[in-house]
Amino acid sequence: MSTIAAFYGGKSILITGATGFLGKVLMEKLFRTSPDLKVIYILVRPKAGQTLQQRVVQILNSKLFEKAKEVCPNVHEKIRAVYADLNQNDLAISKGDMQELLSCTNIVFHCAATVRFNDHLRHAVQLNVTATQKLLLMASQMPKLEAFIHISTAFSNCNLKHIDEVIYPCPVEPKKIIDSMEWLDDAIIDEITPKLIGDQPNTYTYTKALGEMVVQQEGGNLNVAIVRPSIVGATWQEPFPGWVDNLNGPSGLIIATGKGFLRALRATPMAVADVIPVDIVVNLTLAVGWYTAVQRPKSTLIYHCTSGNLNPCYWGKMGFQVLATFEKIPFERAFRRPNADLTSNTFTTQYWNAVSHWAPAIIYDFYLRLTGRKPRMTKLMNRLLRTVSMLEYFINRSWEWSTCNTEMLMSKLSPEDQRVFNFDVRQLNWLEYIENYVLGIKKYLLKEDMAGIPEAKQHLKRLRNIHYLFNTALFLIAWRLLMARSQMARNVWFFIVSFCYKFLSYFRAPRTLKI
Ligand SMILES: CCCCCCCCCCCCCCCCCCCCCCCCCCCCCC(=O)SCCNC(=O)CCNC(=O)[C@H](O)C(C)(C)COP(=O)(O)OP(=O)(O)OC[C@H]1O[C@@H](n2cnc3c(N)ncnc32)[C@H](O)[C@@H]1OP(=O)(O)O
Ligand SMILES: NC(=O)C1=CN([C@@H]2O[C@H](COP(=O)(O)OP(=O)(O)OC[C@H]3O[C@@H](n4cnc5c(N)ncnc54)[C@H](OP(=O)(O)O)[C@@H]3O)[C@@H](O)[C@H]2O)C=CC1
Repeated sequence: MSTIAAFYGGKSILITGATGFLGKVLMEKLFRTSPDLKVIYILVRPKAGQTLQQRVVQILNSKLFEKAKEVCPNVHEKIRAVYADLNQNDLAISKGDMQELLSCTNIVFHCAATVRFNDHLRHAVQLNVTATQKLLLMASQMPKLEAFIHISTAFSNCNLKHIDEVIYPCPVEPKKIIDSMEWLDDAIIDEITPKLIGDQPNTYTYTKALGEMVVQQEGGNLNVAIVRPSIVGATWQEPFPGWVDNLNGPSGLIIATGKGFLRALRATPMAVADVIPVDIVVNLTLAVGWYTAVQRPKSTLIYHCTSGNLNPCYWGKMGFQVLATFEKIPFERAFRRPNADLTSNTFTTQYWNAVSHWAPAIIYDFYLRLTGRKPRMTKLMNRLLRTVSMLEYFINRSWEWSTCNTEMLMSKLSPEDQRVFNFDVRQLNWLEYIENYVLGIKKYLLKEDMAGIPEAKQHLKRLRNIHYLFNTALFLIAWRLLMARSQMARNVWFFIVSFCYKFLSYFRAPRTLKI
C-alpha cells in the first residue's frame, strides 16, 4: 500500500484553481489513489453562464475522470464546490462556508492564478499576490491544518540564468505593491508597470515572484511548501497519455502549426524546451503535501519540477518531432500544409512573417471577399503573431534549475510510492511523449475523430498540389514579365530551351538508330 495514498485517506482537502488544467488532474489523482479521502473542497466561481454545480458536473463527466469514477464511484458526494471569487477582497466566501473550511481543512493546495502574460498588473497582483495572502491568513486560522502547498512557477525568477530552490527577494516589497494597487488608477499603473517589473518579461512571472515572497513572509508559523513547475504539458501516463484541455504553453502553437497557420517561429533550436507533463507535477505536489505534513521541515522548502537538468529536450528536436507526428496524425481542415522553420534573427523573422504569414492571409481574405464571404484570416494572423511574440522570450533562452529538494524527496519515497507517485522525469521518452501530446491535442482539445485521418491526409495532398500549382504559376508569370522587359532574360531563356532540345535529341538519337 502506498504511504502517500494512505496519508490522504480520511482527509479534508481544499483546492483552489480546481477547474484549471493542473487542478483537475490533481483532483483526479486524489480520487483515484485515495478514494477514502473525506472531502475535497474546491473554491469555484460561476463562469460562462454555468453555475458552480454545472461546472463540477461537467468536469466529473469528462473523460479525464472515467478511471477515478471506477475506483471512487461516489466522487460526486466527496467533492464540495464552495462559491468564491479570489478577485474579491473577502474572497466572496459566505460565512457558513468559511466556518466549515476553517474548522475542517487538513491540507490546502493553492493552484489558482492568472497565467496570462499580458494581464493588467492590478488584476495579476489581485489574484497571484493578494489572494495568496488572504488564503494564508485563512490557513493560519485552520486548527487542523497539516500543510499548505503553494503552486508557483519555475519562471518566477526567469531574470536569472541559474535558479536555486530558494526565494529570491523582489526589489519592491509585496505589501507596498498590494497597497499601491488600491489607490493608483489604471493609467498610472500602466505607466509604472515596466519600471516595476524591471527585467521580468511580463506581469505573470513578476506577480508569481511576489506571491512567493508573500508565502515566505506570511506563512511563518504554517507548514508551507512551494512547488515550481516549468512549462506544464499534457499528461505523460496518468490517467492516460496525452490529455490536455487548454491552449497554454506549447499546445496553442502546436495547433497553429498543425493547422498550417504558423509557418515560422523565432526560436533557438538548441535552447532547452523545459516542458514537464502535468501528471509529474501532480505526483510531486502530492508527495510534497505528504512530506510537509509528516516531516514538518523547519523552513519553507521549494521544489523545482523541471525537466531540463535531468532529461533535456530542445525546441529544435521538439519542433521536428511535432512536424513528424503531423505526417502520421494530421489535423483536419488545415489552412496550409504543416511545415515550419525555426528562425534565429529579427530580419529573417520579418521576412518569413511577410512571405509565410501575411501574404497567404491577405490572398485568402481576397478570395473570401471575391466569393462574398467575410474576410477573417488577417485578423487571425494578427492575433497569432501577437501571441507568438509573447512566448518568444521563453523559446530563445535556457535556464538551469537546481533540483536538490526534489531529488531528496524522491529518495525518501518507498519503492511503492515512487511507482504510484512517479515524478522521475528521467524515465520520460520525449519522442513518445510528443507524439502522444499531438494525438491528445487532436482528440481532447480539437475533438477531432480518428476516423477522419484519411480525409485529413487527402486534404493535405490537395493543399500540396495547390501549393505546387501556385508556385509554378507565380514563377511563369514572373518570368513572362521579366522576358518582356529584359533582353538578357530572353537570351537566358533561349539558351536554356536550346540546351534542353539538344539534350533530348542526344538521347533520342541512339534509340532511333537501334530501330
Ligand atoms: C536543429 C534544428 C532543427 C530544426 C527543426 C525544424 C523544425 C521546426 C519546426 C517548428 C515548428 C514548431 C511546432 C511547434 C512546437 C512547439 C513550439 C512551442 C513553443 C511554445 C512556447 C511556450 C512557452 C510557454 C512559456 C511558459 C513559461 C511560463 C510558465 C508558466 O507558468 S505560464 C503558464 C502558461 N501560460 C501561457 O501559456 C500563456 C497564457 N496566455 C496568454 O498569456 C494570453 O492568452 C496571450 C497568449 C498573451 C494572448 O493574450 P490576448 O489578450 O492577446 O488574447 P486572449 O488571451 O483573449 O486570447 C486570444 C486568442 O488566443 C488564444 N490563445 C490563448 N492562449 C494561447 C496560446 N498559448 N497559444 C495560442 N493561442 C492562444 C485564445 O484562445 C484566444 O482565441 P479566441 O478565443 O479564438 O479568440
Ligand atoms: N500551465 C503552466 O504551464 C504552468 C502553470 N503554473 C502554475 O500552476 C497553477 C495552475 O495553472 P493552470 O492550471 O495551468 O492554470 P489555469 O489557467 O488552467 O487555471 C487557473 C485556475 O485558477 C482559477 N481562477 C482564476 N481566477 C480566479 C478567481 N478570480 N477566483 C477563483 N478562481 C480563479 C481558474 O478558475 P476558472 O476556471 O473559474 O477560471 C482556474 O481554476 C498556477 O498557479 C500557475 O501559475 C506554473 C508553471 C507552468
